[in-house]
Amino acid sequence: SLSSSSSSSHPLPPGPLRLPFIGSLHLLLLSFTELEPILRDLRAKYGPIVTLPIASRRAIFVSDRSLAHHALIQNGAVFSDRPRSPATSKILNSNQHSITTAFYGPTWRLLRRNLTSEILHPARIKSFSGTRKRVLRTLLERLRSESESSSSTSRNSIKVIDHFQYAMFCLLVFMCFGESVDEKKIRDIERVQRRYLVNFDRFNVLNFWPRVAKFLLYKRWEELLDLRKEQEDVLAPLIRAREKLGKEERISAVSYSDTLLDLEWPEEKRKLNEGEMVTLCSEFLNAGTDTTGTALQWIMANLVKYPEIQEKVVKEIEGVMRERDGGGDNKEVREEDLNKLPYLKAMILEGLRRHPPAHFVLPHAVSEDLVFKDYLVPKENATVNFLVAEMGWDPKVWENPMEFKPERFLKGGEGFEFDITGNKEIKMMPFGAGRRICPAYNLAMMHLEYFVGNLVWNFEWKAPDGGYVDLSEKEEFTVVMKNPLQVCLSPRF
Ligand code: HEM
Repeated sequence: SLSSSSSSSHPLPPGPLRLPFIGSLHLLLLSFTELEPILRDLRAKYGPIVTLPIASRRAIFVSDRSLAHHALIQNGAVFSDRPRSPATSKILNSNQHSITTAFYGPTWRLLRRNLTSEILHPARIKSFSGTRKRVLRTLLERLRSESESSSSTSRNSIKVIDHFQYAMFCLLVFMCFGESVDEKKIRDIERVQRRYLVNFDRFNVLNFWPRVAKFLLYKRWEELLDLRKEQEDVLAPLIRAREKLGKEERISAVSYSDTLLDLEWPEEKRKLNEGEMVTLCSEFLNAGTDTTGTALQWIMANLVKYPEIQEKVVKEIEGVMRERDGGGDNKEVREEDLNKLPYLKAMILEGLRRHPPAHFVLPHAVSEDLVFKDYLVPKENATVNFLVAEMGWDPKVWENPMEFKPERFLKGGEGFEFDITGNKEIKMMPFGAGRRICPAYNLAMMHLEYFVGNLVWNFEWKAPDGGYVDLSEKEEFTVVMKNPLQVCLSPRF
């Protein structure tokens, strides 16, 4: 069903020429999540692979697990490219010199291998365990003090998402620039990175009729260039500070930015320039903060909504604490304990299945025209997109898929011994699948297990009086809770 010969005689995957009520200009401005219900209808009408004309591009959407497996795993060499970036993005991604945006080729390979072999291999991940402990302590303290700062007699209900995001952000800042970055600097970095995400859609408008936009919307273009400059002003000094440290000091506690200082582009045979390093550090911070912070909020929301599940997590941790010889600090779930907590892990997987932070993987492209399931998938002006959330809710795999049930991932459940890479079969893909799979899925799982474990072990999590946990969704950079989680925390110690 896959060949690259005589592709021109095949049609594109089916789909409407136009959507009723929605012109293609409007469509380009719709975010993908707003498209989800439309795509669900189109699937019923046209099948699991459809094309939408979006401006001059054709966006192909794949909503079926086995088709995704066929594309991303069995034909991974062809389906792992990325589309050409629009003009505005090229300013922020150094002309596609970042892992997420690089074409499938030597640049991507170099950058991805650098991240996985220098920062994400198990020994290096372990070297950051002191950092995680420190960030956890700070988070617990902040939650505790905000909970206690109520003037009234009833326990104070607090909003937790900002605390979660900040904690995840600190973790990545320390991994990126070393432990010595102070709080004021972290707030500075956070402010520019946020400005970048918040304005993403506004800058996107500049990509229509770029010449016209440059003239009419020149203020906005200036704003984009100004944002880039601000980002360089904040991040570049941190990279230079690492460079000044000297090799020995850097080797004793390697950070992500250090690894960039030693890289060389394979084709041009030159080192990375400062702008390229800023782009890569920014990508590192962005890729891991909102995704993990959002997942953390969804998971904790389910633990508040279902106290019996929370109780089971606590009981499991209690068992491990009892078995620890010599006792030690019983207030902390240690990283070594995590592999003895299968229910905790199952609960996190269920959180990622039911509420994946990204409802779509990043847009893919094919590296050559090809025929896939009798349809033409073109290389030029086309993107290939995968509906992550739909796949995790497939009733053919998951019984009552909208129910939150961690037991699915335990013995006897339909997700038992689930393989996150999807190499043999894709049952869900919160991290994507194939060659472009999230390179940090192990780190992300570990962060979630460590933080969720400690958060429920240290506090009892409850909805405010008469509270109801509303699990409605809203799209930001990731798919977040429409009504951010509000909780009452009672310390368990
Ligand atoms: C719960 C947390 C996370 C989730 C759900 C998640 C999910 C994803 C998804 C869906 C993709 C797109 C895959 C594709 O396009 O096929 C991706 C790519 C990526 N993620 Fe993550 N991610 C998480 C955490 C992280 C962290 C902590 C980092 C870095 C420290 C990271 C770095 C990246 C990078 C660099 C890519 C681009 C890979 C490439 O294009 O080759 N992610 N992630």
